[in-house]
Amino acid sequence: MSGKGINVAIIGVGLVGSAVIQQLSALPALHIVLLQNSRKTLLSPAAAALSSGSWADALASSSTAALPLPELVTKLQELAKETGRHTAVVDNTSNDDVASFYPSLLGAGFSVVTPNKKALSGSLDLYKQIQAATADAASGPLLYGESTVGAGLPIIGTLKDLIATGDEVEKIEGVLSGTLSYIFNEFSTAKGSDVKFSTVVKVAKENGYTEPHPDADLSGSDVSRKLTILSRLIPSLTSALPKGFLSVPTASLTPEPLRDIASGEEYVARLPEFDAHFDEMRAEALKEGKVLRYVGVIDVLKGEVKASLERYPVTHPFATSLTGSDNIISFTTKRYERPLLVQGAGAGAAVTAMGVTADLIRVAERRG
Ligand SMILES: NC(=O)C1=CN([C@@H]2O[C@H](COP(=O)(O)OP(=O)(O)OC[C@H]3O[C@@H](n4cnc5c(N)ncnc54)[C@H](OP(=O)(O)O)[C@@H]3O)[C@@H](O)[C@H]2O)C=CC1
Ligand SMILES: N[C@@H](CC=O)C(=O)O
Ligand code: NA
Repeated sequence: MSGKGINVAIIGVGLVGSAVIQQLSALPALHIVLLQNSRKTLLSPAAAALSSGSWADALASSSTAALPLPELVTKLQELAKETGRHTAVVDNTSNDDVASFYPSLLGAGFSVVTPNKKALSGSLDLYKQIQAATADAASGPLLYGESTVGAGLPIIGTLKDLIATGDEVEKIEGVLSGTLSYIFNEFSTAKGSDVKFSTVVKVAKENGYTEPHPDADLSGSDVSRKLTILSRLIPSLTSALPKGFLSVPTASLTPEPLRDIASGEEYVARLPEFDAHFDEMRAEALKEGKVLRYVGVIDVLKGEVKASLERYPVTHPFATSLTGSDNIISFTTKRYERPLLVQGAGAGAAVTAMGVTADLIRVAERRG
């Protein structure tokens, strides 16, 4: 990286945000100028606080309440003027209001880097506003969201490169949820397993693998959002998903009576009532020499996109090669008749932050 670097404003300092701060503290060209969570804002945090981790106490004791987003824009514009540097805003929340504000951030000239799937998988109107605001690729604001799919794994970059170089994508298929990967890698194994579905989900929640409310994972909506984000990058599919992720046929694993439960804790507590149903599905698959895996498919040739629970032979890579929260994504294209495979951890703070930090480096290389 050369030049004067860029200013970085970080909204959301939870699991992923904290790891982003840690990674950025070793990259002096990326100047963190603001930290904000849902309660507080910390302006111009000291470099020592960023590298030692004491920024968290400084933020908690900051006398500045979280800035409303329009005020945040004004503040960042002042800082950009003072420093003469381009600004990138990082959205490490899963908040809809922050996501809906991207057109305003981009409109103010700031680039946006995000692991938050909400904007890119939401309404087509919001998506079009974002596209319009980033149309000037030569000198305008940039938007990168590599970590919205497969955390730091190179999924979006790979898909964009395939398309930009004239390849024709025929099918994308894979295990796209780190949480559901973990759950089925534990629950449905080639050798057979006795563990209860509810127990695996409980352990996954306790270990922080699930979203705070496990329904966000088990409903399949996380996967359909990722499928929407990828589909929107494929020219022949751009008109196929007018309503965003809600238009993707998605199999929910949440039992009907649990669909409206607001508390993640109550959801997990009641899940054992439905263990017999999951036991039966596992046994039926094993009788056929198969395991259960929750997959997403984008079949470009058929124009079909769906998220579903499928059975795979115990010898299939989805059955044999995944452990933990691994994602695996296969791209079948005109050039890659034998699919191009990307595999590795698809969730977790460090690997998600890596995707965010790498995106920020790209912004700094192009606008710093
Ligand atoms: N964890 C993972 O493995 C992966 C996560 N992601 C995505 O990364 C994003 C962050 O995930 P994660 O770090 O796990 O989530 P956390 O729940 O750990 O952190 C969320 C952060 O966002 C803040 N926040 C929420 N609403 C607002 C708001 N309106 N304004 C400012 N700050 C707000 C929270 O602040 P407060 O504490 O005050 O509420 C918190 O600091 C999500 O979109 C997630 O889907 C993507 C890939 C993998
Ligand atoms: N809950 C998500 C986290 C990343 O997007 C997942 O399981 O993949
Ligand atoms: Na990725």
